[in-house]
Amino acid sequence: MIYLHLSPGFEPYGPSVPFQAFVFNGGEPHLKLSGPLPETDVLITSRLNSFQDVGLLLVATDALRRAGAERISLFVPYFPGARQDRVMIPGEPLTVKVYAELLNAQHYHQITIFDPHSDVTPALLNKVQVVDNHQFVAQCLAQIGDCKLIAPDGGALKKIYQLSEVLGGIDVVECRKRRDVKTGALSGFLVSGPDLQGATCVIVDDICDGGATFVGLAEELKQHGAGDLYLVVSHGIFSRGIEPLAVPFKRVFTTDSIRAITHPNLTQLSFSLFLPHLINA
Ligand SMILES: O=P(O)(O)OC[C@H]1O[C@H](OP(=O)(O)OP(=O)(O)O)[C@H](O)[C@@H]1O
Repeated sequence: MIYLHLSPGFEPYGPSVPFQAFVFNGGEPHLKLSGPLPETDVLITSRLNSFQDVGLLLVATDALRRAGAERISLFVPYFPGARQDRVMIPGEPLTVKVYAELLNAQHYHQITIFDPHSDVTPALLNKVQVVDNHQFVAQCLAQIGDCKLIAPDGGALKKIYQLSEVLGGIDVVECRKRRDVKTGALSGFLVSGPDLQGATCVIVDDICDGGATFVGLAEELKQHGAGDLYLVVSHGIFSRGIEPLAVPFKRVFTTDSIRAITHPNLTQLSFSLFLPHLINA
């Protein structure tokens, strides 16, 4: 197998296809393979954070097929649109389906994703392989020590109980988001489960975007007597930066599935660490 790394951060994995990528003045992504393909079995790795990224992936896939690639697999750690996995308000799109259909149409041999937001993403993708967050969270907990796992909402429950079992039965605290029925806006949290008095609490979730979910939940956990708080999220968008999270959380852990970022209160693990098994996929 040979790799085509469309984004930085994947490089340590075997021989890769050299190419030049650039964007035309009008904004259209373009790519040119730098020579003949030495193998017909290719794994493309790419972050898909923008339409530009998706466009580059599609033209790269076409270039590979024209160069003779027979089996093309894809690893996209963060799946775009995964949170828009249901139509909550009439008039909204089902965004995750739009992206899934786009990728299915490329007939990849396999699509591998890391810790998707819900079961909807893998359900929509043909030939999908899901890398769960177990190894990532285990590495974070090794730095934290004894703790309780906090599930921030109902959607996270199934995943967090699986995680707890894999990690030897760590206590789980179930929380639920309260949302305004009309607007869908977050209005608070319900916390239920074991006594939190002085306990180190680790909120585990897939994505941190603006962080309001976690800052709000941290306040609620403190009101229940929680001790040190940590946040562990697979995909760190951090659209409002790390600062708002640095107040309630002793430390934030994430991967570089979205981008590399440095901050004194942040520990970022490379998602590449969780990929070696893919080489033989
Ligand atoms: O950092 P924030 O901006 O607060 O967003 C983070 C939250 O957003 C996502 O859930 P979302 O609320 O979209 O999912 P759900 O409605 O399916 O629970 C994600 O799983 C986090 O819980």
